[in-house]
Amino acid sequence: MGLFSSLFGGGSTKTEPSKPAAPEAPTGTSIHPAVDHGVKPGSSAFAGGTLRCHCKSEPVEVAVGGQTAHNHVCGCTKCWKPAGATFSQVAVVGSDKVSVVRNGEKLDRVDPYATIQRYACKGCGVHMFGRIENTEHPFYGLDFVHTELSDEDGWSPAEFAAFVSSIIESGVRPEKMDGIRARLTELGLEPYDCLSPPLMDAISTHVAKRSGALS
Ligand SMILES: N[C@@H](CCC(=O)N[C@@H](CS)C(=O)NCC(=O)O)C(=O)O
Ligand SMILES: [Zn+2]
Ligand SMILES: [Zn+2]
Repeated sequence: MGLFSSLFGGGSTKTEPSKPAAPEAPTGTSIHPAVDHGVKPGSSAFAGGTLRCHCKSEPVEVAVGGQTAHNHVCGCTKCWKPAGATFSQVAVVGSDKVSVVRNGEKLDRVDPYATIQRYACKGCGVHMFGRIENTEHPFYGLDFVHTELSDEDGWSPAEFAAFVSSIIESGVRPEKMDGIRARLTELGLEPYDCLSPPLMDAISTHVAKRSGALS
C-alpha cells in the first residue's frame, strides 16, 4: 500500500463509536469550539460538504467532495484558529476532492515558503484550505481543511491533539500545560508534541523508502 493510501484511503474512516461527551473545562480554556463540549461522532456514509469563510457577504466557498481523515486539533502557530480557541481543528482530504466554487478571487497564500500552502480569505482571514505542492513531500496529494467551516454534520471527528507544546508559542503560559494536556485526554484527544504515531511512522517510512533504508 502506498503512503497516500496508507494515510488516507487504506482503512475504514474512523467515525464511530462516539466519544463520551465531556463537560466544559473548569479552567474555561477553550480547546476548540468543535470539541469543547465533547467530540461529536462522524458518519461513515458522509460524502463531503461546502466550507464557507466568515465574510458576511460574498463568502469564499470551497467544495470538499468526500469524507476527511486524520482530523485532529493542532496547537501550532501556522494553522488557523477561530476566535478564542487555543487549537486549530484540521483534517486531510485528497487534493482532487477540493475545489473553490465561489469568490476564489478573495483567496491569497498566507506564506509562499511554508510546506503547507495555506489559502486564506483576504476579507476575514479564515484559511480555506492548505495544499502540499511539493511532489516529494510525504503528504503530497493531500489538502488540509477546517471542517467546522461547513454546516453539514458527519465529518470525521478529531482523533488526537498535535503540536501541543506549540501553544506556548502563541502565549499560553507553560504552567497551564498540565491542565491543558489533562483536558485533551479527558476529551479523548491524546496529546502529542508532533503528529500522532501513525502519521509520524508514515512520514519516516516514506523517508526510509526514498533513502533505501527500507525496501
Ligand atoms: N512550533 C511550530 C510548529 C509548526 C509546525 O511544524 N506545524 C506543523 C503542523 S501544521 C506543520 O506540519 N507545519 C508545516 C507548515 O506549516 O507548512 C509553530 O508552532 O509554529
Ligand atoms: Zn472571508
Ligand atoms: Zn498546525
